[in-house]
Amino acid sequence: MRKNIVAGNWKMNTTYQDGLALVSEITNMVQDEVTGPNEVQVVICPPFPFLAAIGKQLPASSRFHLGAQNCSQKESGAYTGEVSAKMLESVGCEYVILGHSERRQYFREDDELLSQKLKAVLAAGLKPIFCVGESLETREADDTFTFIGKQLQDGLFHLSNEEFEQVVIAYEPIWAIGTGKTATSAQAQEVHAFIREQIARAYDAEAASNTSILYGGSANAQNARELFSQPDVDGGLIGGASLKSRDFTEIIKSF
Ligand SMILES: O=C[C@H](O)COP(=O)(O)O
Repeated sequence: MRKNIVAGNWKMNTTYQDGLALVSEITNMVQDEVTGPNEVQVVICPPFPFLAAIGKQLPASSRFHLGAQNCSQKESGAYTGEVSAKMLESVGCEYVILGHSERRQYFREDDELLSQKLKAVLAAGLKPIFCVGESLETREADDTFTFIGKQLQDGLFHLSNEEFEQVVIAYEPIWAIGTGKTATSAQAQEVHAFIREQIARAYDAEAASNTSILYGGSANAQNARELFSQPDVDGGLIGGASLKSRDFTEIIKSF
């Protein structure tokens, strides 16, 4: 079912101690300030080594959830340095970010690998937050829709209807990530509507209307309200601003 979600992707930031302090500030502020029938789900995605401890610090409420930033496509075994979906599940993770542009770009994750990772995540009962998004070059060449359509088709739409029900999509224009250059709310809405249309074609109208589609790319306390007011924007995947408790809380309050 479609939910409003604000997910904080800490990327490779914070130490263990700083991470614990940050999550404690966030949970206190959110509990104090976000009252009433606010349906926003908050997903905290810290680095792997802090997952278990941060998971324990999340209040036992249905609002807070733990997420990982990546996971192996392999189930278990001799894969030095890898972390499996089952391991993530065993420390309390519910979500896993997959296909982030930084993974695609710096670690050469392609559609084939991402398809395997998706299967592994779903098999462990976790929910993927599957990222798509175009480069500046692609946008300037007017190829945004073709490019994103292909990312969805090749990377995601091989899933069965039942598998797809677990998926959250994040639209993250690469040119907006960490640049301070946010997509306008109209640009975000246009792509989100396109993604929803593609889901309806690949699955059906119900799947399209039930899928949460998050925006990511320099979202902050100032622009979140405008972005989240768009009919097809169901929340955000927040990088830089998720490392500041006040900013992250304000983003959560922007619904
Ligand atoms: O996963 C988060 C996105 O890459 C956005 O990062 P940012 O908010 O720092 O631009």
